[in-house]
Amino acid sequence: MRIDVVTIFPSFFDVLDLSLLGKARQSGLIDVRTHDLRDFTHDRHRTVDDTPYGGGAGMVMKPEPWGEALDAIVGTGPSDALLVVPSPAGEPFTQAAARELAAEEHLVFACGRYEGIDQRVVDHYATRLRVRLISLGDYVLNGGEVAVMAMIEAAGRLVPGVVGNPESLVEESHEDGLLEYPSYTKPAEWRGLPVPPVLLSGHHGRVAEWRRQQQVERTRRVRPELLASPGAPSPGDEAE
Ligand SMILES: O=C(OCc1ccccc1)c1cn[nH]c1
Repeated sequence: MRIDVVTIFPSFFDVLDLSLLGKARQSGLIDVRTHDLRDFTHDRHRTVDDTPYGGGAGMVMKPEPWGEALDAIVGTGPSDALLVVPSPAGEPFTQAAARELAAEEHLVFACGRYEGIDQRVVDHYATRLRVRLISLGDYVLNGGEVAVMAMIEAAGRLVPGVVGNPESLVEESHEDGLLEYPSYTKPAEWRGLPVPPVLLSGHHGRVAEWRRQQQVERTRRVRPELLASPGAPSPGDEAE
């Protein structure tokens, strides 16, 4: 997988060299390249923003630098790349979306700042490649970089070979539509708190049943809407 990120803060993504994704990059599984949007400006001040048509507070990112930056990445014709634009106005980012991104060969992330990117950038590229506006949640960030970091991590760890033990990807929150069960490790008692005895029983069937029940109870308590959604697992479902 190739990932390109266009941002006015390219050094923000240096951290990717350290984390889990660092190994994936070294092994060539994931090739992450950052691009400084200001390198695609031609004025002395390397201007990337201007006042909004129609008035109002804040600034809007100019289309020209974005056009030059994105053309440098995907060319000037049709492309199989997927352009992802983090935005409060986007579709919710879910584990399902992370799986979809993980299946892509080439992801291009456009990090907006200020009030956003001139709409014509999305409109233009939508004529040449797939574009998805994705929201991390119902809150506003100062820019897309934090959202892109989250999306790269969530998708990158699903790329085969990036995570050592693929088994650990299955038993996770949201993988089966439920929140994850509580986890415990040694010691068997800590500050007067015991580990649930069933987990010490060595009875795998009972452990699996207890874990499933914990998932359903926790989901019902914290995220009841996940149980109501179509195709949601019902408490009796076998683990997928
Ligand atoms: O703020 C966000 O993206 C950064 C951004 C993009 C465009 C204009 C301003 C800020 C965001 C919130 N949830 N998901 C993404």
